[in-house]
Amino acid sequence: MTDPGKKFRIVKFLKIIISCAVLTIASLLTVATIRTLSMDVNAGLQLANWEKTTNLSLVLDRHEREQLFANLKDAIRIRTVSYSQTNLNTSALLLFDRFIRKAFPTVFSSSKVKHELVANYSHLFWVQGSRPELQPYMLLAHTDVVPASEDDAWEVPPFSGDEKDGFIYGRGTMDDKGSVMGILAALEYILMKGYTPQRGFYIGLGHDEEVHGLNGAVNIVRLLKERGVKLLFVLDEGSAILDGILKGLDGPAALIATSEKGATVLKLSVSMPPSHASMPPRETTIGILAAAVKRLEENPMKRLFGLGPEGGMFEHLAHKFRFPLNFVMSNLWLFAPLIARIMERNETTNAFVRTTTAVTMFNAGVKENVIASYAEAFVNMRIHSAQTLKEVLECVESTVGDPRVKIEVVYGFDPLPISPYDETSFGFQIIKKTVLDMFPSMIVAPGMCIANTDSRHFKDLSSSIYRFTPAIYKPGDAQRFHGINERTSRENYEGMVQFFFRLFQNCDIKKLPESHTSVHEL
Ligand SMILES: N[C@@H](Cc1ccccc1)C(=O)O
Ligand SMILES: CCCCCC(=O)O
Ligand SMILES: [Zn+2]
Ligand SMILES: [Zn+2]
Repeated sequence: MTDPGKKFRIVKFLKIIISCAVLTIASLLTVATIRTLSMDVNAGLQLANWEKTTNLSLVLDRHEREQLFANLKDAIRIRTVSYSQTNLNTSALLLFDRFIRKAFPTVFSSSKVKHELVANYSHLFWVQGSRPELQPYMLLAHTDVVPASEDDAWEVPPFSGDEKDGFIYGRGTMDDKGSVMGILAALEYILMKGYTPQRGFYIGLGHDEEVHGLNGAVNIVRLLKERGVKLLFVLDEGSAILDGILKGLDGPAALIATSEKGATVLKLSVSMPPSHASMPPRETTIGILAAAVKRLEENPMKRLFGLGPEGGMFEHLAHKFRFPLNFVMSNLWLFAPLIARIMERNETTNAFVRTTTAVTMFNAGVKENVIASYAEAFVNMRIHSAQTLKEVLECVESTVGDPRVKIEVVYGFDPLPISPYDETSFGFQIIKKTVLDMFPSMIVAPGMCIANTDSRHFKDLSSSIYRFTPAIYKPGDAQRFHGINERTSRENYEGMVQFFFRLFQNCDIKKLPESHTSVHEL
């Protein structure tokens, strides 16, 4: 028979617990609501307060427009493929050198432009400004591309540069010949208009970015360091305008990446004496390695969503999400774990959630009737900003958990520092203003590059490194990077040219307007 006094005490205790829980949830939701309503992230600097600059506009006639696209198609047809650091298509790189000299005669003949070849195949341009007291900036792009096999399911052959339904197809259209040709075309046009920039700038075109830029970008940095150059900001590939890719976001968003993930490639290998397939060991090198790789795939790295630049990105975007996502995104402190579980379901947004693990190569075996003496697998990981290379290696070792599997670091580096994006950050604000000049109602937010770029080599020359191209990408486009049917629309490519044509002029202001921020955050 239960003691009535004890029963009363249990009921009373439960009532206290429940009321505390209700109070806690109510207060958390109250804080969250206040934060949502007060997160009035305005367009930032009032555009009316900007110094006036030249307002040259670029209006192309039909012939000029066709020539613009013809040049991009010709660029795509030159197969500047990088296979490895010791295997690049150098004859194609030489062809590309000759091609751009012909395609951009004003750039290469102007007294305002100094051009030099770096490490035989990379290009460094210095565009002299009329006001040498203004600190220069730098634009980066790369001329090399990853391989593309002709027998893939490409709708248009990857190096034909052919057009279909308003898109120019080809390896390099998105990554990164669109930027190379867009920057040079914008410079060609603006020089032809007799424009002299006030703020000087560099253009660096690396020839080995896809194999880590150790000859191209690294030597460009070495030259600039020898010359004592410090850069106001650096702008490279690495992010874009996403339209429909972030579920629940009303409209396109220009994400100017203020950092990029770290990266590492690990070589996992297993060795054992070869033997006859008719008398196999219980576990072969291939079986042991396959099991280890499977464990890595089945145990993704921990969720870190909101602990890196993506936190700032989603909070900046929060007020543009439909309810209840606007409420949720304004309160990542409370809802990050929930958002992470939703975002990890899609491979593009999963890259914002964690350090990613991609098994990209698996080599083993010499003959079908010989037990393989050696098996190796390569694992490509992109390290979330809230994690270090060392922590990732420790995780991998414990997940593999098999002393027979040797783990070697092919290369690796920590996540990059986060560049400033407040209202006094010249680079961020000038890129943002240029986007708003082109797309006045565009949402612009700081973002995170989930891959890696040559710009990481420039961190000693500038603390303001941004990754952004003004291309608009829709669902499915992310998979075209290094994938099949890479393509750019005519609008995206002409937008690239317009963006840089505008940027050259916007950078001519001496300083940003005073910031009258209207961002009220708790
Ligand atoms: N940019 C390419 C190549 C690269 C990989 C890793 C480091 C640097 C460059 C990528 O992100 O895959
Ligand atoms: C997302 C843009 C690509 C980044 C680096 C590269 O693969 O060249
Ligand atoms: Zn690239
Ligand atoms: Zn690439």
